[in-house]
Order: sequence, then C-alpha cells, then structure tokens
Amino acid sequence: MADPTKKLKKPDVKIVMLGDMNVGKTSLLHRYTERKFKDTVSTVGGAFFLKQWGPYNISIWDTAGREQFHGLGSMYCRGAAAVILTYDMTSWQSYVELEDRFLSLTDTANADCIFAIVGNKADLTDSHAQASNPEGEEGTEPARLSLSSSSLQRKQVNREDAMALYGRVLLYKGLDQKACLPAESMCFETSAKTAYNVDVLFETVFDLVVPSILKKRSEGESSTVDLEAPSTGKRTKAGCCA
Ligand SMILES: Nc1nc2c(ncn2[C@@H]2O[C@H](COP(=O)(O)OP(=O)(O)OP(=O)(O)O)[C@@H](O)[C@H]2O)c(=O)[nH]1
Ligand SMILES: [Mg+2]
Repeated sequence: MADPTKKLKKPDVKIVMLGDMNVGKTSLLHRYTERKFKDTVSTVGGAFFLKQWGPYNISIWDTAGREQFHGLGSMYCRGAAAVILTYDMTSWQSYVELEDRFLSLTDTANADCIFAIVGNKADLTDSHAQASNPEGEEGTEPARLSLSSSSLQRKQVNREDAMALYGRVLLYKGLDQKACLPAESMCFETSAKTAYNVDVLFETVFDLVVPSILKKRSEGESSTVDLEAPSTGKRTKAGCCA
C-alpha cells in the first residue's frame, strides 16, 4: 500500500509572469516574496515560487524575457489561471513586445485565464515622483531610495495605453469585455524598487484565481502528487526549470 506521507502537496493553481527582458519581473517577485529590492541577473529559462494563500497553494512562474528563451514561454503558460503581462513604463518597446511577442504564448493557458497588465519602474517616471508622498508611502521604502529629479525619465506608456492593451488582449482571447474584469482593476503601475503597488498587484491576482481552484476541485482533480506512483515526465530541479 502507498505510504500517505509520500504525497506532496501540488500547487492548486499557476500564475505566470511574462514580459520583455529587463522590465523587472524577477524584481517584482523578489519585492513581494522577500520584501526587498535586490540585484538580479537576467533569468535563464524560468523559476517558480510557491505562495500559501489561505488554504491554497499558488505557484508563480517567473519567465525569461530574453529572446533566446522565447520558445519556452508557451510551455510555462500551459494550464495557467492568470498571466501577468509586464512592461517597463519608461520603454514603449517593452509595451509593444507584449502584444507582438508574448500574447500568443498564452494560447496554452486556461480558457478562463485572467490577465493583468503591469507597468513597472514607476519610480523612474516624473509623473510618479509628482504623485507620490515625499515622506514615503505606507509599506514602501524610505524616500532616500527615490531618484533625484534629474534622474527621472519621461513616462513612455500611460495607463490609458495599458487599458487599451487589456481590451485588445480580451479581443485576442475571444472574450466578451462586458463579462470580464474591467481594465481599471486589471492594469497596475508598480515599482519593485519602492514597493509601490506590488502587494496590491499580487494579492488582487491571488484572490481572483481562487474561483478557478474551486472549479478544479469540484471537477475532482487530486491536490496531491503521489511520489510512489510511476512518473512518465522528467524531473526538474525544484524551483528552476531551464
Ligand atoms: N528603478 C527601477 N529599476 C528596476 C525596477 N524593477 C527592476 N529594476 C531594474 O531593472 C533591471 C532588470 O530587472 P529584472 O527584475 O532582472 O528584470 P526581468 O524582467 O526579470 O528580466 P529578464 O529576467 O531578463 O527577463 C535590474 O537592473 C533591476 O534592478 C523598478 O521598479 N525600478
Ligand atoms: Mg528575470
């Protein structure tokens, strides 16, 4: 008889981060999971992080934006309940790439996949500096981390552009805009550096994928992996899959 202790809890749901290299996908995940902004190296292949969200187990996949890893993207998106499309607010090109290069990778995601559009590096933009509290917002790092006004860059992608992209994503997926979550609540401007909006982003998405977990459970999918059952797939190193 199989030993019940040899059963591993498998993630209830998968969230995938997509976007061009250098937009800050890994930094956003570090900020959320480790509460800090630290040096990164460009991601190779992909890596995942497990988050316990109430009684649920969520895996968040950080993918490589570099062109050479592009072929892996659709594999990472397979069965995803949510995709976080990330661009750099100071790079119009990174916004364009989301539609040109990354959107088609989501063809393998769940039919009812949720999309969030995220403009990162808000701290680099002049509009953010004007809008933010000079004493530092609650839950963010101190103002000493923000840049001097001479280092600020022009915001190249506006929130309206992000909301328009959200509409085109729904169109691409053949989804009825009226039946989907509104663009205002699914487009975020963040800063992994100052922590601006980072918790809100991830926690909004976590809450939104809960119904898809419940649906999966009601369809009777097992929530554990039997380590003694013969496996046909190849094992990958925990936390890293290149
Ligand atoms: N100022 C600022 N810099 C950021 C922010 N987020 C990331 N960066 C910087 O942008 C660079 C790229 O960040 P990464 O998180 O490695 O980017 P990535 O999207 O994971 O890149 P790939 O792994 O190559 O796809 C690093 O130098 C980060 O320090 C941010 O919010 N503000
Ligand atoms: Mg990365």
